[in-house]
Amino acid sequence: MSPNGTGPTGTTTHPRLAILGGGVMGEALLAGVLASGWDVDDVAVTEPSALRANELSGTYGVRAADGNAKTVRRADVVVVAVKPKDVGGVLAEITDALRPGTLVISVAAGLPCAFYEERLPTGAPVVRVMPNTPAVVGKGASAISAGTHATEEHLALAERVLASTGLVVRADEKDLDAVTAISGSGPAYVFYVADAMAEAGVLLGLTRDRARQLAVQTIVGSAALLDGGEHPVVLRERVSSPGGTTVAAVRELDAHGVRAAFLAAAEAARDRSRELAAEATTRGR
Ligand SMILES: NC(=O)C1=CN([C@@H]2O[C@H](COP(=O)(O)OP(=O)(O)OC[C@H]3O[C@@H](n4cnc5c(N)ncnc54)[C@H](O)[C@@H]3O)[C@@H](O)[C@H]2O)C=CC1
Ligand SMILES: O=C(O)[C@@H]1CCC=N1
Repeated sequence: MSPNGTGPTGTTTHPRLAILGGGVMGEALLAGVLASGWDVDDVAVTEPSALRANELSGTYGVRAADGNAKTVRRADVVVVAVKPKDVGGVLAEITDALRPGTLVISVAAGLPCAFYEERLPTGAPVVRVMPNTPAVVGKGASAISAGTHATEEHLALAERVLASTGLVVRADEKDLDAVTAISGSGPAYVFYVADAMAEAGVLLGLTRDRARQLAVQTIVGSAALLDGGEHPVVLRERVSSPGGTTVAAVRELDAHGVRAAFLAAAEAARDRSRELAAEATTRGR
C-alpha cells in the first residue's frame, strides 16, 4: 500500500498510522481517522496504562497492545500524542525503530520541530500540529507547520490525517504557540463561559439543569450562526436592541474587563507553551 493514494482496485488507501499515547488527544485523533474511513487494521495505538489500552481496543477495535518501538516499525505516519514532558523518552524509544521516511507528527504543546529533529535520525520528516478536542466529533481546528525535512508531500499527508478531525490550516512555526493559546486551549474557554452562564442563571433563580440546558443550547446555536460566516460583531449587534437588555449586559462585561481577561489569558497560554518547551528540553538533557 502506498502511504498516500489509491489502491489497485481504485479504492482509497490510507497510510498506516501509529498513535503514541491513547489519552484525550490520541483518542480524538483515533476517533477522527476511523470515522473518516481509515481501516482499523491500519491504525495502532500505544498506551502504557493497560486499563486505558483495553478501553481503546474495546471501543474502537484498534490494536493497543504493543510498545512504541514495535508499533512504529510498521507505520507510515507516527503521531506523538504524549505529554510534552514524556516526548523525549518516547523519541529515545522509537528512534532506532523508525523506518526511513516515516512522517512524525507532533501534537505536543510548545515543542518545536527542532526538538524532534535533534532526537530522531538525520533527515526525519517532522510536522508540528496543534489540534483541539472538538476533533473527537469531527469539528476540530488544527494548525500544522513543517519541520526542516518535511516536504510538501509530508505536509499534505499530515493535512490528510488531521482533515479527518475537522479544519486544518497551515501556519508558520513561530505562530504555533499563539495557535495553542487560541484554538488549542480555546475549547476550555468556551466551556468556562458555558459554566459561568449557567451559574448566572442559577443566580437569577433558574434550576441548575434548566440554566445549563439554556446556556449550552445558546452556545451551540451561536456557534452555528458563526459557522455561517458572519462577523461576530454583526451577530452581536443583531442581538443588541437599542436601549435593550443585551447592551446593558455587555456594558457589564466590558466594565468587568472580560475582553481584557481573554487577551491576558491568551498571553499566559502562549507563555506557558514556550515554558513547556524549555522544561522538556531541560528534562531531556
Ligand atoms: N488535551 C488537549 O486539549 C490537547 C492536547 N494537546 C497535546 O496532546 C498531548 C497529549 O495530551 P492529552 O491527550 O491531553 O494528555 P493525556 O494525559 O490525556 O494523554 C497522554 C497519554 O499518553 C500516555 N503515555 C504516557 N507515557 C507514554 C509512553 N511512553 N508511550 C505511550 N503513551 C504514553 C498516557 O498514559 C496518557 O494516556 C500533549 O502533548 C498536549 O500538549 C494538544 C492539543 C490539545
Ligand atoms: O493545556 C494544554 O497544555 C494542552 C495544550 C492545548 C490544550 N491542552
